[in-house]
Amino acid sequence: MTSPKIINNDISQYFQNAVKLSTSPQTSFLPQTSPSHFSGSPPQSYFPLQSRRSSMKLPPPKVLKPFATEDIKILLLENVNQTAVDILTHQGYQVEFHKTSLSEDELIEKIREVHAIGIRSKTKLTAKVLAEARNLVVIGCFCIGVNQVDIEYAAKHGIAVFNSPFSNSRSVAELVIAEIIALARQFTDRSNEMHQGIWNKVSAGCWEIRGKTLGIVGYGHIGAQLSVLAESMGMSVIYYDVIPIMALGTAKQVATLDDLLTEADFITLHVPALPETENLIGAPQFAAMKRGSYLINASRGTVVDIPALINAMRSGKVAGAALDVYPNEPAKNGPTFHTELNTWAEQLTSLKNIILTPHIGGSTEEAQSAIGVEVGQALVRYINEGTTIGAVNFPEVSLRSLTLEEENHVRVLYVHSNVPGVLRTVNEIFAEHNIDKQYSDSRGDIAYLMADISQVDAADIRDLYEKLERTPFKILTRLLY
Ligand SMILES: NC(=O)C1=CN([C@@H]2O[C@H](COP(=O)(O)OP(=O)(O)OC[C@H]3O[C@@H](n4cnc5c(N)ncnc54)[C@H](O)[C@@H]3O)[C@@H](O)[C@H]2O)C=CC1
Ligand SMILES: O=C(O)C(=O)COP(=O)(O)O
Repeated sequence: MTSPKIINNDISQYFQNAVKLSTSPQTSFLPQTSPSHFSGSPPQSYFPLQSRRSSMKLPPPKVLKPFATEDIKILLLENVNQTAVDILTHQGYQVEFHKTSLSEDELIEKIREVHAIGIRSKTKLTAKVLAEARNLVVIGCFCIGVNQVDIEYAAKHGIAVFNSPFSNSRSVAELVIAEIIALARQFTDRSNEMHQGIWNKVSAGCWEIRGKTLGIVGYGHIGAQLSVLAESMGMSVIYYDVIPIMALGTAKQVATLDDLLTEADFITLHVPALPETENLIGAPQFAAMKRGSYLINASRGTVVDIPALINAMRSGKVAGAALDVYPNEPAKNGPTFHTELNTWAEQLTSLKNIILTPHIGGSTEEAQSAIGVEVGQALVRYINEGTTIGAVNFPEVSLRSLTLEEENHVRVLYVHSNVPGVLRTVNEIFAEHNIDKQYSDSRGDIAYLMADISQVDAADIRDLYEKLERTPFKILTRLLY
């Protein structure tokens, strides 16, 4: 075997060259091999931050560190949970943490250098922003919704996107249950009056929820949870979804949105932000609703036409509403809701029996810490091992873990266009070495291949990388060694 000293020198030289030589923004990231790894230092020396995290309550994440993780730069925005910060810093990554989202200009400035970014629902990772991300290989959405990210653009540029598909579902469902009762009893208005010293004991227009019909639009993770909770409180549940979904309890799926609107006393929205769900509830839908019904929106702000809601509430058609999400949400806490973008904010806040919350559906300690762990670990697995299980825009591919002992061993992570001839070409490149294991899958136009190759001399790594980079179908090549 080549002496460790020579390998060190070769590798660091190679890494610098690889960065300079790359032409496409997404090819420049090739993890730098840790000199300490090749010089045979004990694994503990790869965790410079570990001792500072001695008070961490979580069990330490699995050791996944085949290269110099301290070279990895991660930008975390929107106050993602401390569990995620702990998991990522524990790996030795350089973590920059911000409590708020950033303006587009600031985001573009910061995203240029980082390998990974963690966001929540506010930060818009558009094609324009992603085009500036020279080194980005992965995006972590520390939330359910991924509508804020151009996931197609990301996939086409070799950037994997992960989210947390259900860690905050229960929190949203519980908030909605609270809102159903609050609206039926008008108790936020009564409470506000008491805060102003006004005693206003009324029963007119106040109802029990037992025996009322809840109409759920979108019977996915949240809608289905809510269905069970609402039935346990004596409500009848109907739901509308674009796909047939098995009913829980005695809930019934209805054929059309109109069927739901005409039958339900309470209507609650749990659909994703899609072109088809934009203004799903507007003037015609309010017209179809029962007089005195209630509307709850904790999905996305684009789903409800707010001026139409204001009209429906003023006319008495809608007796109450709860909104957690808005078409334009402020980037930070403070007196930021009344802006020129939210022209209707003044009218909305002056209505009676309307509950307005600042996008807190998923904001519980339980949900945030679970999301931090889930997405934090997904980022680590992807950065350190290339595993895409749970990715929302990549085929899901995984291989058994790497071990630190496997020298002369390279893990190839190769994102490519899904076209004929790729495997033949790539395996010809691998043929000079030994293919220990290999797995490949595709999703639409994108395909992803993971391969563990052994009997690769350090001097051959650059050659392997460049041959893969020169293939015409390559989107992104990463080598872990
Ligand atoms: N307020 C908050 O803090 C939170 C908001 N959300 C939002 O809630 C949404 C729903 O979350 P999940 O239940 O986890 O999603 P999900 O993906 O499990 O379920 C969504 C359901 O909506 C259905 N759907 C899609 N288009 C539809 C249409 N046009 N009409 C009727 N149904 C349609 C789908 O078939 C699916 O069954 C998320 O996409 C996110 O935007 C999620 C978590 C927290
Ligand atoms: O999970 C989601 O999709 C949410 O809407 C919650 O977003 P947040 O993490 O509170 O910005």
